[in-house]
Amino acid sequence: MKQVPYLLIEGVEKTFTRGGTSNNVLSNINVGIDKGEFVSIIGHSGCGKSTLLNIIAGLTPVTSGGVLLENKEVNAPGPERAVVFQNHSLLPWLTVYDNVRMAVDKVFSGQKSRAERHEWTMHKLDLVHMAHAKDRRPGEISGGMKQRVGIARALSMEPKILLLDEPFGALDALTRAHLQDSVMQIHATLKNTMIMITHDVDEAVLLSDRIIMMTNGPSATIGEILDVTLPRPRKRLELVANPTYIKAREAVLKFLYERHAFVEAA
Ligand SMILES: Nc1ncnc2c1ncn2[C@@H]1O[C@H](COP(=O)(O)OP(=O)(O)OP(=O)(O)O)[C@@H](O)[C@H]1O
Repeated sequence: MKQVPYLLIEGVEKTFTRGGTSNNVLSNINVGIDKGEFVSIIGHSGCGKSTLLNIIAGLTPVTSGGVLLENKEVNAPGPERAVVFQNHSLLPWLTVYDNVRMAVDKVFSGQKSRAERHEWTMHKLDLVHMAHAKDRRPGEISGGMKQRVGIARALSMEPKILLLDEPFGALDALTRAHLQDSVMQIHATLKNTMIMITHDVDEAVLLSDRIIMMTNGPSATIGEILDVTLPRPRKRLELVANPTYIKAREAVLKFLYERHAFVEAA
C-alpha cells in the first residue's frame, strides 16, 4: 500500500468570489511533502503563493480538494502550523521576550511549569541569536532582528510545519544572508518541515530540498518541482561555482523567464 505523505495537498482549487465576480486563483494543486523537508514555492507576483500557504496554515478555506497533515484534515489554524509573515507582526508594546513568551504561554500553559516556559522562551531566543535583546521592544530593534523574533515566536509553538511567507523580503541583502544562514542552522538542528515562499532564485536553491515552481495565474498550478540535490551543510560561497547549484539556478530561471514569463496586465 502506498504511504500517505506527511503533508498531502490534494486537488486543491481556490476561487475567490466577490460582488458577483469569481477569480479562480489556484487549480488542481497536488503535492506531497515529507517530514523534515525544506520546500520553497516560487512564482510570479499574484500567482497564488500566499493563498496556497494560507490554505496550508488553515487561514483560507479551499474551494475544493484538501490538505492532510499526518492524515488529518487541515481546516483551521493551529500551533502545529506556525506562520512567519514578511512583516514581523510583533506586538509593539511588548518586549522581545514577552512577544515570544505570550505564544509559549498560549500553547504550553497546561503542560509546562512557569520555569519551564521561561527556559523554553529563552532557548528559542537563543536559537535565533536574540537572547541579548530580550528586554527591548520591537521599535528599538532592526528589521532583521524583528524577523528573528518572529521566527523564534513561531518556533516556540513547536510547530510540525513552519510556514514562511517571504520572511526575508523586506530586508537588505546582508541581513537577508545572515537570516538565511540562521534558518539553515535551525532546520539542521530541529529537523522540522519548512515551507517558504520566496521571489529569490538563489535563496530558493540555497535553502531547499525541493522547489515548487508555480505557473502564472489565473488558475495557477504547479508547473514543475525541482529537486535540489546539493549536500548539507551548504555554504553560500562554496556553492557559487558548484555545477549542481548553477544547474538548479538555471532551471528555475528558465522556468520563470522563458517558459512562464510574466506578462503585465494591460
Ligand atoms: N482574500 C482575498 N479575496 C479576494 N481575492 C484574493 C484574496 N486573497 C488573494 N486574492 C487574489 O488571489 C490572487 C493571488 O494572490 P496571492 O497573494 O496568493 O499571490 P502571490 O503569488 O502570493 O503574490 P505576491 O508574490 O505578489 O505576494 C491575486 O489575484 C489576489 O488578488
